[in-house]
Amino acid sequence: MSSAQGFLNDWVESRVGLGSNISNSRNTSVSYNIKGCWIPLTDNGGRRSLGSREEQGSVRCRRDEDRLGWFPPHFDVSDRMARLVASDPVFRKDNRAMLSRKELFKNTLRKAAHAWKRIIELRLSEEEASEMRFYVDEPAFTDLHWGMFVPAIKGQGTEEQQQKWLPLAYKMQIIGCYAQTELGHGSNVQGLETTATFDPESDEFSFIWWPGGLGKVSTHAVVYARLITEGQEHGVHGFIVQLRSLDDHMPLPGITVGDIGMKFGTGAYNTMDNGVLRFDNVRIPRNQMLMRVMRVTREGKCVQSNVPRQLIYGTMVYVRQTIVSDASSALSRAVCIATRYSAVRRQFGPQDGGVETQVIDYKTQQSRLFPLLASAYAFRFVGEWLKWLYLDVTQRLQANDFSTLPEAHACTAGLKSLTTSATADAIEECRKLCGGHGYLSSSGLPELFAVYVPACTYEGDNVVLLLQVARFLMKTVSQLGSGKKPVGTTAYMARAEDLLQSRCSVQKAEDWLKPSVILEAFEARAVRMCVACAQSLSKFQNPEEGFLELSADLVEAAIAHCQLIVVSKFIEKLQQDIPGKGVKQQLQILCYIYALNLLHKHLGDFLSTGCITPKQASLANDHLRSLYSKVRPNAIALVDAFNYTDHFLGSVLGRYDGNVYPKLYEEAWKDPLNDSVVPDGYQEYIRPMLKQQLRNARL
Ligand SMILES: CCCCCCCCCCCCCCCCCCCCCCCC(=O)SCCNC(=O)CCNC(=O)[C@H](O)C(C)(C)COP(=O)(O)OP(=O)(O)OC[C@H]1O[C@@H](n2cnc3c(N)ncnc32)[C@H](O)[C@@H]1OP(=O)(O)O
Ligand SMILES: Cc1cc2nc3c(=O)[nH]c(=O)nc-3n(C[C@H](O)[C@H](O)[C@H](O)COP(=O)(O)OP(=O)(O)OC[C@H]3O[C@@H](n4cnc5c(N)ncnc54)[C@H](O)[C@@H]3O)c2cc1C
Repeated sequence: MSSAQGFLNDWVESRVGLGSNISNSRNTSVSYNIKGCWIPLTDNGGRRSLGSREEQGSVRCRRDEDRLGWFPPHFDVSDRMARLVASDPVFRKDNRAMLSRKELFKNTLRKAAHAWKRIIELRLSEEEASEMRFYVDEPAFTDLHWGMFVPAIKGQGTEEQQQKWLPLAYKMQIIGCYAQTELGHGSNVQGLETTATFDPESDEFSFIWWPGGLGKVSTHAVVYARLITEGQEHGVHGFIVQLRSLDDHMPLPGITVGDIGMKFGTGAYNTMDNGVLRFDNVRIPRNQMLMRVMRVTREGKCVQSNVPRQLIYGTMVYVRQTIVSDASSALSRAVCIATRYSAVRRQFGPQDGGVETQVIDYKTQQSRLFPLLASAYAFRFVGEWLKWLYLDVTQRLQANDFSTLPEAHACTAGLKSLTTSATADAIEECRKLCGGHGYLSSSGLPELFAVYVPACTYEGDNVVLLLQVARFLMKTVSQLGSGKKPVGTTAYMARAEDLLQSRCSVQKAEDWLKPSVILEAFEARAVRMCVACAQSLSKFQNPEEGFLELSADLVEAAIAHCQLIVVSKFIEKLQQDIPGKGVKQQLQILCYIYALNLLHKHLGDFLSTGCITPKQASLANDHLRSLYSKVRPNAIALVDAFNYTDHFLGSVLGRYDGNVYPKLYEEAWKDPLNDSVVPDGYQEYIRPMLKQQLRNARL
């Protein structure tokens, strides 16, 4: 599909091929993809004379390719959608924290319906629609419909099933969710208690089930349940189940469905109707089991296809991959706010009464902020690479090559875990970097945190996912002597013998500026931690018992491996041609900051495995400090390059024009408490108390 073609028609008309469960596949680009441009600016204490980004119209994105040198293909679409959303009154940012749950939810329905209307009217491409969703910035049922329901049918349905269901889903004539988690089981998918029992008499299934899904909107769900036919169990499979009437939206007979109630934070993820669902003898036709992996015949016989059963988990691999890119977006947003505000905010400074120091000039502020800025870029690059990996694995799957599936699973699981944990921590750090004002709702950071933090849990608890990576790594180590060559992200393990012996060559601080030196240190650390775990595991008679006992160390080894992937993809990126004056140099600095800060934070690993000496660690730290000074002059430009509108940022502290204080003051007066000068409750509670004090004083 070309982006010029209509989104709706194209999706409907496109051939529904097996295994093509990446709706964004054609947008995949391994090219550099910063949403924005290189704008060397000096920040003189904050306020710029440019006005807000929305006010600037075409000035805002200053497309001066000769000066800026380089625009990724994605930029145009992203910028256009950002402005479309920012200028549409229906998409205005409500003060979500102030809305009741019902208002909040209805607003989301209104925005989602309007987005869909605009998508059709403007004949937006898939890429454009996806960007629009991003800038609308409100978790909604549509995320699950497009992000999980549709991919589940594409990945796990037969060609016939796809032809039946996908046109309905693409036109949103049915709305679906992904109903897998139960009250008692989430991580343990094989332990799901929902059963789907085949009844050959009537050619139907029956269910008993308790999900996390969509409580108020979905008409359909892909429900995961253990298949039972002829009294035998055949593992967990997906089933398309209609939940509500397409006429009046009432639940169908045997179905009890509702919302699970308020979640963390005010506003935040409460725009989403996570739901509870109970089936009481609900019957669905046999052909509504997604049968690409296994087919159930009319007689109730199970016929396994040549596709590995892990494909049932395929939707999760797809979504985990998208979550990595989303991590970069959430992190860059928080960093943009904290960086701009740090340039505006002044505290302490010269004793001679001169102007106070911008807090961004404090080394402590830089040492907390700039590694987060570097991480935002690092996650963007690793996210792009992961998209490529996913595209590659789906193409292979179509050709019945399943060889790279385990690596794709390990990479998506591990990087989802690493990037979401780091991003959640980083958003909170950005709040602290903004001092007291960071705690105000109007800073945008509290809600960003509340919306973001469940990413550490959904789509696989982060620790559970790292344990999956650890299993993969232990398998790889155990095969080292067998002649099976590790490939892809574990290729470095083929050099395990060398890496176990290697000595870091750094003698002076600048030696840490060699990518090969950094890579080798990270590879050596990962190999040594993995091999140490494998050796400890081998002492256990029962490997599963050993795995449980050593799980904390295994998680550390998995983290080391995932950090190596991010560092190596950043370095690879820099080996490509990157046009634009000074861009590559700045990215190089960020790459070193990312790597050396990790080294500093995980010094225990590097020292205890003997990968580096304490002297080399100290040189790395010296060098890291000097790199902060090199980022400082371009820090504002580096966050402006994300090209976020003030509408999207939703933060008084992160305003493009730096006009923070007057706007904070203005914002305060919008609070409902300030509607009246004397508060409600004065007569009832405050006045009697004051009078009592007065009486006591007179006594
Ligand atoms: C308002 C605007 C409107 C605009 C409208 C339109 C816009 C349209 C634009 C498009 C937008 C798109 C949006 C996308 C956004 C998406 C947002 C999504 C939000 C997410 C919400 C959250 C959803 C959920 O949480 S769903 C539930 C997720 N659940 C989990 O993740 C459960 C976690 N548990 C597991 O994954 C497994 O159970 C596991 C792996 C932990 C253990 O499984 P099991 O017990 O079977 O494992 P093992 O025995 O350990 O493994 C067996 C074997 O299988 C291998 N394996 C495991 N998993 C996988 C896998 N996924 N893939 C491949 N292989 C796997 C494992 O390695 C083992 O292999 P061996 O070789 O045998 O060792
Ligand atoms: C906002 C949100 C949206 C969601 N949306 C959906 C949805 O659309 N569809 C859907 O089906 N589900 C959804 N979920 C559910 C989500 O996928 C699960 O909550 C998630 O997979 C974690 O599973 P759990 O709740 O069973 O956690 P648990 O597995 O119970 O985890 C609890 C603790 O136990 C630890 N733990 C668990 N197993 C192990 C182990 N083997 N070894 C070591 N430690 C372990 C974990 O690390 C964690 O600390 C959503 C959840 C949230 C929060």
